[in-house]
This record gives sequence, C-alpha cells and structure tokens, in this order.
Amino acid sequence: MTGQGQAMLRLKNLVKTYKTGDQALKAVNLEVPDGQVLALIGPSGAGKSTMIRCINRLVEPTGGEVWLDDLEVSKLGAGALRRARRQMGMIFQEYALVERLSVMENVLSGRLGYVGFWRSLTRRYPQADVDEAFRLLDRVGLLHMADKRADELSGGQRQRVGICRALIQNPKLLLVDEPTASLDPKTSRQIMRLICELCAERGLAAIINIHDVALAQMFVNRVVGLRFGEIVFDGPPGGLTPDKLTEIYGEEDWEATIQKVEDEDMEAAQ
Ligand SMILES: Nc1ncnc2c1ncn2[C@@H]1O[C@H](COP(=O)(O)OP(=O)(O)OP(=O)(O)O)[C@@H](O)[C@H]1O
Repeated sequence: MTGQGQAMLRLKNLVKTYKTGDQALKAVNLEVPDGQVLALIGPSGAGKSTMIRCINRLVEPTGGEVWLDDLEVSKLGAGALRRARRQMGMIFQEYALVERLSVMENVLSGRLGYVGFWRSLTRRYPQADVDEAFRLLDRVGLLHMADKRADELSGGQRQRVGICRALIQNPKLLLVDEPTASLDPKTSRQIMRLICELCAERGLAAIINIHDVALAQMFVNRVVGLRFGEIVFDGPPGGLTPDKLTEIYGEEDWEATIQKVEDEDMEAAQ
C-alpha cells in the first residue's frame, strides 16, 4: 500500500554512469502518484530509456534509490526483484514478441513471472490466465487474431499484443519505451490513445518515453523533459513554450510542434 501522501513511484537522486563513462542520469528526482500517466521527452541521448530501465533494473543504477510504494527496488536481491517486476509492466518500441508463437501465447507469456518454473517450461497456464488473455485481446480489438502467429501481424497489431502482455501481469506501473517509434502517424495516435485509456480504466500509472512532442501533448497531463540526464521541465503540456522546448532540445523551429499550444494561447488572449 502507498503510505499516506506518498507517491507510488519515487526516484531519489538516481544516477547512471555507463562503463564507457557516459553519465546518462545525473541525480534524477521524480515522484509519480498512483494512476498518473506522464510523458518523458527529450533529445536523443538525454537518458530517457536509461531512466525507464533503471526503474525495473533492466539497467542497474549506479546510485540513488528507486521506490515502488514501500519497496526499495534498488536494494532488492534477485528473487525479490523478480517479484517486484511483476508490478511493473513494460512495453517496447520493437514489441519484443516471440515471432513464431501465437498472439495468445505471447500475451500469456506476461504471466511467466507468476507461474512456476516447470509450468512455464511447458507453457501450461491456469484457465483464469487464459480467460484474462481473451478479455484483454477483446479489449484491444484482437480477439479474432488470438491463434495467428506474431510474425503475421502489422506493427500496430503487434504493439496491441505487447500492451496485452504487459497488462496481464496486472502491474501497478507501466514503463513504456517509445511505443510509437516504429508506427505510422495514425496508428501511433491509436496506440497512444489505447495506452492512456487502459491506464485510466485500470487506475494504472505510466511513464511513456516518447519522441513525438505533439503526440505527448495530446494525451497526457504531465510532461517531464530530460536533457543531458537532468530534468529540465516538469509540468502540464500547455507549459511547453518555445523557450521551454529550446531548453529541452536546443535551438529549433518550434512552429509546427507547438501549434496546439499557440492556438490555446490565442484563445485565452481573446
Ligand atoms: N549500454 C550503454 N553503454 C554505454 N553508454 C550507453 C548505453 N546505453 C546508453 N548509453 C549512453 O547513455 C546516454 C543516454 O542514453 P539513452 O539511450 O538512455 O537516451 P535516450 O534519451 O533514451 O535516447 P534515444 O531517444 O535516442 O533512445 C547516451 O549518452 C548514450 O550514449
């Protein structure tokens, strides 16, 4: 349980220095309350993927703390970390599906952290898991594809499978790493909408690493901007003025990107 007034996810002075000497995160502090969906933006190399991966320790932090409710994830041993990871679903840019397995098997693989070792080897899942997988596939519009092989799907369909696989873990936090980077603009929008709707339905918090600022602005209430491993912006999408975007990304023509923000400003001024 989250303690009173305590954010569900807390990063305290999180540092990551790779063996190459690259300082990807410099003492990052961040709090994410229950059910909040935030977009993580920033230029290439800012440390977005590193931050997301340090939270579930796919990348081992060099320093600082990661807290998930009352659990200090950064201190856990292997067994406890495996259990903690069940609470953190991950969605990847390249979907990370097993190509030769069916859609259903890919979704069910999200339960591997729960079923015993032998059961996972034979991939025999409890009926309740199979039922839930059907429910999730239905929710994302892929019920009719349950028996198809993953390699027969389009990018958008694959990402829907990736979303189901993360959700069947029954996580409290979703870590989403560039979910739309391999998709066309229309599919990108559908996938972002789906992720945000599902988070709202389930009271799930999410950190979405996303390159497309306009897309982030469309769907989330909080944007965190990272630059050179430091948070340089944290606020509502409307606060992403040209100056702020320049602070995050460097000099650029922001006309197209901030169209929406300008429109709102004009309306407010009238
Ligand atoms: N495995 C690694 N070994 C060494 N350096 C790394 C490694 N992964 C990332 N880095 C470095 O850490 C910094 C942050 O990289 P990271 O991938 O987290 O940034 P990002 O904001 O996600 O970038 P992108 O948007 O291009 O994915 C970069 O300087 C990068 O070169």
